[in-house]
Amino acid sequence: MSFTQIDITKALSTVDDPDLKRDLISLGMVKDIKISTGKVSFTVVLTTPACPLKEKIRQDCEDAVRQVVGEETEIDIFMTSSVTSLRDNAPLLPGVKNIIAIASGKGGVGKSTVTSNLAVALAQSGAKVGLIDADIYGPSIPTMFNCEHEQPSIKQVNGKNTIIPIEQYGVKLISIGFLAPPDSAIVWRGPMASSALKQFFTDADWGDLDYLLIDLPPGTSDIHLTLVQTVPVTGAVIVTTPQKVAIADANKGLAMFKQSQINVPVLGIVQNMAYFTPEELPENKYYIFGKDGGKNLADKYSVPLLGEIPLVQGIRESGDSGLPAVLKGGPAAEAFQDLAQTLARQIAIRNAEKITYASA
Ligand SMILES: Nc1ncnc2c1ncn2[C@@H]1O[C@H](COP(=O)(O)OP(=O)(O)OP(=O)(O)O)[C@@H](O)[C@H]1O
Repeated sequence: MSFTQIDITKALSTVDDPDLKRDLISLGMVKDIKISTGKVSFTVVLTTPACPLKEKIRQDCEDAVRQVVGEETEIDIFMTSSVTSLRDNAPLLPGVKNIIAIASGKGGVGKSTVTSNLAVALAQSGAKVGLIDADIYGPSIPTMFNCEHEQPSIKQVNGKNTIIPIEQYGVKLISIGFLAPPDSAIVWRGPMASSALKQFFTDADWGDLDYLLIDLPPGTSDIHLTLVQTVPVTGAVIVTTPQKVAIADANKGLAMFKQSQINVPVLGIVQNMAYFTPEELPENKYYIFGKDGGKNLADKYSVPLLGEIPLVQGIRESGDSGLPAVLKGGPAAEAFQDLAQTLARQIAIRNAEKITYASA
């Protein structure tokens, strides 16, 4: 059977990425089509390392190409990934592909717990991840990463003092808590904290990152404004519990991101403490903070519900002991891993809506 590169390209242009709802060729996801005697090979570049559709996409490609090359030809498909970005050539942090703000309306809903586990889960999936703890009222990330007593180092880069983030569990991190002892954090005033946050963008060596997560203070504050005025933010994630008072505040937080002066796309909502589960009886679910509050909020604003995290004693213990729950395995870890996958997909979908791809 004879065929050319054009035939293979045509075949692959019938295969859609199920999330992005466009074909792999016009998305620029197929590279290096090679034909040799009895063999055809090509590379599929997925938009997230933890793509749950990897096997389906691989099989769809094989099926499409098989129709063109017949049964005798060997088909070699290399699956790889490259996280997409709308920040190419950005003046600040050009090596950072996506900047994600994690916010909540109310304090104590588990925003820092979700952020730290998300960061580690994304890193586990093979992504390059950074984390800025900008929560001046309760910078808890150093505790959750067991590096309370560490200090980021300062290095001279091109004659300029540059902050080198700490690295823990595969995540590069800087916390506003490193700059002030935990018990004095409350005296931080907006302008001081805002200039510290700016410095984390302008004077830190983040290198190349797929995702830089920002753990924001609860509610709305100067810090939120500083963030959106300093760097273009890819999107925001809102963490809430299902409880009525938390939802009311999450509503305000979400509305803030949608305001025209802020204008940050909301990637979705995370419902934390969605239900209580005793670790020894994981199939038992008790909806102690109410049910579906996060889902109803997501429906109201037509944004995705990215995931639901149960209230589990182990999650609290892991936060306090400095070893994020996602590293310990079990249902809680899986909930965070699923959440990370869904968020990464949502970012890829958002980016694909805006990126114009060159054909392969
Ligand atoms: N899913 C969960 N299961 C059990 N405990 C949790 C869960 N999520 C958070 N917690 C616990 O709830 C407390 C508050 O969580 P966390 O510090 O993450 O909230 P927060 O929203 O970041 O708070 P703030 O922004 O006000 O500092 C912590 O003790 C944490 O360990």
